[in-house]
Amino acid sequence: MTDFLPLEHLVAACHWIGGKGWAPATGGNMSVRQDAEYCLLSASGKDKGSLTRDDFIQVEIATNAVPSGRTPSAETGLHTLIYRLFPQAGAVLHTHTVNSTVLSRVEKGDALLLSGYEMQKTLAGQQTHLNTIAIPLFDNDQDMTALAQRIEAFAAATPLQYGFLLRGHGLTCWGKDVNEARRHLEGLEFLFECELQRRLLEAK
Ligand SMILES: CSC[C@@H](O)[C@@H](O)C(=O)COP(=O)(O)O
Ligand SMILES: [Zn+2]
Repeated sequence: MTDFLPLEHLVAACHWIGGKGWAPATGGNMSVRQDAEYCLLSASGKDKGSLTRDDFIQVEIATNAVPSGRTPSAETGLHTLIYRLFPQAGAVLHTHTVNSTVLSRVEKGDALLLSGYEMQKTLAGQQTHLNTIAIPLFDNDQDMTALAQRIEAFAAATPLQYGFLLRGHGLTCWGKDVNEARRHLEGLEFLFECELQRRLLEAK
């Protein structure tokens, strides 16, 4: 892989995610946009906390085609969907945290609603804790084509922003570049932790 600074940023983000314990036991996947046509996606089945730049595989955004014949993430179709929906998206991060896994099961609706938190302002364009942010929540599916189609159909009616949750699975979020995707990931994870604790305490 030739010099490509965003990939350096993504590798650093993967190590940071690994250090946080947010991609346990090979869970999670990460990608960065190369240009309008291609992205670089993490190889399938690797420990995402110790990836190197050689572990990223070029994938065609429009078709999911892999010129090298290597095997990128099983969840490639969700990354390329985000790049297709949002030409301005520069990086996508998918993590498996305890908070996102548990909260996405406890919440039975089709969105996780967040309001009243100052940290909502970590999300691009948010300027007040008074807004209600809806993070869409989709039932998990091992059929990635079907899952991507379901998310795409939802997005046609309700544009996605920041990220979405897969029930019992984890968070997929993005940003205009790796730094913004990292901020969205860290901000959302903070909000999930707060929301889980709030629900636990208020249930008593
Ligand atoms: C380790 S089980 C989780 C996988 O099924 C999947 O959800 C995941 O996030 C990692 O898959 P991968 O193909 O390595 O990108
Ligand atoms: Zn996953």
